[in-house]
Amino acid sequence: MELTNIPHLASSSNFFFSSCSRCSCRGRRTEKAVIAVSVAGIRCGADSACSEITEQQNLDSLPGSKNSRCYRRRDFAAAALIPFLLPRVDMASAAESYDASIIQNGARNVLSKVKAAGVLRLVFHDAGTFDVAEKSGGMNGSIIYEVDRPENAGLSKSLKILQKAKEGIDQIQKVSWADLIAVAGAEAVALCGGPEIPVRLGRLDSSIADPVGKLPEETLDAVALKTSFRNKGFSTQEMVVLSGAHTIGGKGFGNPNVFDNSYFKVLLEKPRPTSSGMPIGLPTDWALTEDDECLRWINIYAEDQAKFFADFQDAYTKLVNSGASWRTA
Ligand code: HEM
Ligand SMILES: O=C1O[C@H]([C@@H](O)CO)C(O)=C1O
Repeated sequence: MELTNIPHLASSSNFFFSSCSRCSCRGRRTEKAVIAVSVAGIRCGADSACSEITEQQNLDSLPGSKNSRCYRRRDFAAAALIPFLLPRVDMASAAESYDASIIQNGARNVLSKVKAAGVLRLVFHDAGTFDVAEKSGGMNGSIIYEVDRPENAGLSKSLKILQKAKEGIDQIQKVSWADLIAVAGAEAVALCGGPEIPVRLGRLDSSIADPVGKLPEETLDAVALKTSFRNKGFSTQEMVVLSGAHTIGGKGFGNPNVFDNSYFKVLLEKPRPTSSGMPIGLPTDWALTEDDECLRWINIYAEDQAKFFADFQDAYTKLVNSGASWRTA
């Protein structure tokens, strides 16, 4: 199931929800309030003998009111969120999109442009441990066990930000760390003006840390960087476009809160630019410019932001699906 762009779910002042899959109760918005309904596919309280709501009963006894046993409190809370659903939900299955929107809303509620860079870096530090040959690591939420590692310095802040979102989401629907981090990273990119990236959901969390030493050191040259990313299943082009994530945050590539192709434009500046006497970026950023194949892609993305966005979306999707184990039920 993917988040895709489709017309907003709440298209009018009256929200008609499909009937509950068990007791065919229906509910609708009135001037007084949103009456809690269970979105199609989410079963009513299995423990409650749903009372069939018949036509002649007045509004007070419709689903969600105190004397209706048809809907659980959590549906009421969740249904109250429905009018604020973001437009990017998959209508294919209301029950599933209901989950997706809750995760998206939860992530958005804790994010800001200033927090975006740390959250996007968190994505790479969770997913970037993937090793194709060893079939180990990847987008599995194991970062929560690895945040004290030296290469993850500074990321506990971003994890705490998402912990707040997770507490709220888990009240309604359990979300894995892997899914939440993948969605939050996409929201961070969109919030800073980058592409809106649909994120598949259903990743399972690892219960242990990933092997150490899987993230590329900032001292690597282009050849070593290519090897590091090839071991994760990424091409040189994908490595270059993903490195464009450094366009946001404190590395000095243009506006730290704007996701654009300034990273590539700065890499083409001669001589290497500095800001307040300090060189901009990391050795690995500049190592890319020493390699002809990488330089070709840097030129393409410096020229064409739309292509940068499209290729970043594809590579980000590959990154957050790397090594993931998926929920089957
Ligand atoms: C190519 C290999 C890479 C290396 C060696 C590398 C290394 C680093 C280092 C050392 C920092 C500074 C961390 C700090 O502020 O203490 C950083 C920041 C960052 N990295 Fe990377 N990175 C790489 C690729 C990536 C990728 C693939 C992504 C995301 C898809 C990413 C996202 C970020 C972001 C958003 C920041 C800014 C964080 C902030 O300012 O809070 N990096 N990176
Ligand atoms: O922020 C990072 O630090 C490590 C490495 O550069 C230092 O250990 C890495 O790969 C990052 O993305």
